[in-house]
Amino acid sequence: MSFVPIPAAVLNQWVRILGALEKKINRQSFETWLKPTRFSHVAERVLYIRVPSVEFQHVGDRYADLIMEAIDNLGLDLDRVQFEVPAPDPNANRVREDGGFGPQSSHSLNAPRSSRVNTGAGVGPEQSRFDWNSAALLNPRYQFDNFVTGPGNQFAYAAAQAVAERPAKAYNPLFVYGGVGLGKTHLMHAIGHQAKLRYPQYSISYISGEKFTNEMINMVRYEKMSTFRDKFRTVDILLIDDIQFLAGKERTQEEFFHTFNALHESNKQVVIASDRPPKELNDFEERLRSRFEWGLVVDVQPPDLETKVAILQRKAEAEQTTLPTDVALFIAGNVRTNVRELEGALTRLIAWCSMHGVEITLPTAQMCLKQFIDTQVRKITIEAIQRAVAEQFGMRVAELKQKNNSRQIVVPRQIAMYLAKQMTEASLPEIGRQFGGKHHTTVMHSIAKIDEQKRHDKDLARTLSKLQEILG
Ligand SMILES: Nc1ncnc2c1ncn2[C@@H]1O[C@H](COP(=O)(O)OP(=O)(O)OP(=O)(O)O)[C@@H](O)[C@H]1O
Repeated sequence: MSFVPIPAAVLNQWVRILGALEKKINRQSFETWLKPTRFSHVAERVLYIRVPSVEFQHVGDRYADLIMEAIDNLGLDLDRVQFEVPAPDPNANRVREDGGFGPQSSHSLNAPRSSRVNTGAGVGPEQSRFDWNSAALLNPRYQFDNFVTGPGNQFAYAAAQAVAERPAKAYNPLFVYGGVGLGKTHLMHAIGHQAKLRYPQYSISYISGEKFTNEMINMVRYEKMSTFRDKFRTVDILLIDDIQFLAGKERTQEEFFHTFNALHESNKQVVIASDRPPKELNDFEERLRSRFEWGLVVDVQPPDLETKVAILQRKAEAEQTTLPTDVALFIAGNVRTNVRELEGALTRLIAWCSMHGVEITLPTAQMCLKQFIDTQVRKITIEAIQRAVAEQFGMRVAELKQKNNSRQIVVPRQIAMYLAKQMTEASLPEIGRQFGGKHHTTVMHSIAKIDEQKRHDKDLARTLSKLQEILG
């Protein structure tokens, strides 16, 4: 058997990308999610990366922006990165490539954040070039029975359960909204799991607003709109997450409008999640906004202290760890609202204690989480940055978000975007969204521009440090 060695330069591409990512994300996430990945091969300017198990299916999605950024910064000759997930257990519940569950598809693909970073398995070049496969495995961790309820989410939970039990009969559509990391995605996946148990023959599709948009753009490009339409208009349950991403995207909204009508008219269930209520979905057509209110609109509020403690205890149990109540109270009292951050604090504590071979106690928690909690306290938001920049330049925050490209507006906006990237953990698409729906490439360009300019423009450098000081 002949052995063809992989050229070092090719192998190194992923090593170099990992090197860049390591500097941008926290150590624990890097060690957990990226370090176990392996270079597979390169074909037609697509870099194929192997991940060890299906739990890694979201890696491509989660780090898409950073990976793209690294590819661009390193000047690598690649169009895309494709993550290969090993074939899952054929009996496991999963969503089919065409939107349904079941054994028809040999492998399931994750919904990529962008058309350039994709997670999947066994995808031929023809398929991957179109990048149309949006179906995602529902996350097995997001179930109703591990969703902790409290006053802030009880109603949303009950509504989600009703929809899973009686799709298209209880509330249609179900519109769930709320702040970051409060469990909207968890509830959507739970609906998918529960409905599948009750109605095994149903085809269920989960997709993010961003992915819906990207797929549509690709399908238009490749003149495959009928495939796109068939795919979404023939499911029994459509779960669409982060609908706010469609703001200002007229063509996508038009398409979604028809998808919605087709499903609703044929008595199929639609569930929508958003970071704000329908009325506040600016840059949305009125006919869509009003349809979102046809069924039931429920919000998810931040958890109170007791719910936070219960969430922590439940997560600790799942990790087979004992969490003393005083430690749970300490974490719950210091991590403000976001459940994702609550989980992050606990994961960090468990990892730290197991690494140092010590018990979880209040003093260890205080020591180990000190930095984490300090960062929480100092957490800077994009809104705060926008306010500071607007004040500095004597303008209104709304002007930073307008589609006005005069120099008086463009420069402050670029500065605010630059600071948002430096001082928050927001992704490029998220920054774009908060600046009136700008495309992530516009954000990337703005950041690069300020980064470049500040090197030789002393006034700009001074303004930046002043703003950083005000905000920091
Ligand atoms: N009530 C809850 N009980 C248990 N876990 C929860 C609860 N709420 C949120 N979580 C967990 O917190 C994490 C973040 O939740 P999720 O991704 O569903 O939030 P989200 O509202 O969709 O956030 P985003 O707006 O950022 O998309 C998940 O791991 C989820 O399992």
